[in-house]
Amino acid sequence: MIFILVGYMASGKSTLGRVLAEKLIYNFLDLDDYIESQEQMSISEIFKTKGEIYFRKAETKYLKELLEGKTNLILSLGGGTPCYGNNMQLILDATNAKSLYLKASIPTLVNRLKNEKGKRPLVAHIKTDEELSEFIGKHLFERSPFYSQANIVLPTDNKTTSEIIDELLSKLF
Ligand SMILES: Nc1ncnc2c1ncn2[C@@H]1O[C@H](COP(=O)(O)OP(=O)(O)OP(=O)(O)O)[C@@H](O)[C@H]1O
Ligand SMILES: O=C(O)C1=C[C@@H](O)[C@@H](O)[C@H](O)C1
Ligand SMILES: [Mg+2]
Repeated sequence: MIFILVGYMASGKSTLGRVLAEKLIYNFLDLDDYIESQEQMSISEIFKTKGEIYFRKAETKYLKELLEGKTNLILSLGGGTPCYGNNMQLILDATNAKSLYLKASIPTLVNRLKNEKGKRPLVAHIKTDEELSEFIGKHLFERSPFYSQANIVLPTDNKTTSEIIDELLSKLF
């Protein structure tokens, strides 16, 4: 089985993915980390030197690579991965895979992202909490229709990682 974690930037995909993999004794892969290692460049550098279109093409290419022939895997995606090209369909069609949407509210995302903007080029330029909140609101309006197609939707506000994992496991098994 492959569990594929989707959700907005800072929704907890990488954090939860690592802990879930430990708990299930599965392998863990993070698509952002995989892109950085394959491209030998940080995501921010890729955006800066090659541009977002290059990044999105690379993202689709590496997503396909990671979905092929793998099992016992937790795969955390980038925040935009399901929302470009045919990626959400690839995720839904992947053999022996279940997708999980970690759904977080705008205030929760603002609180997390305001401290971690540096490594996320799409929000790095945003100055105030109000602007960040407006940006996330508009972005979620565009992106939610993709995230919401996931097999399981899990609201995560005010829950610890271990609470989310317990809830997830009760839904899965
Ligand atoms: N359940 C939680 N409660 C509180 N903080 C959390 C929770 N899950 C994650 N965080 C924190 O939120 C921040 C973002 O988490 P993480 O990097 O896992 O998000 P992500 O979904 O992988 O983001 P991206 O799409 O940008 O890769 C981290 O500082 C992490 O420690
Ligand atoms: O939401 C997005 O579009 C992104 C999220 C990150 O995980 C990275 O994949 C990159 O910064 C783009
Ligand atoms: Mg991540």
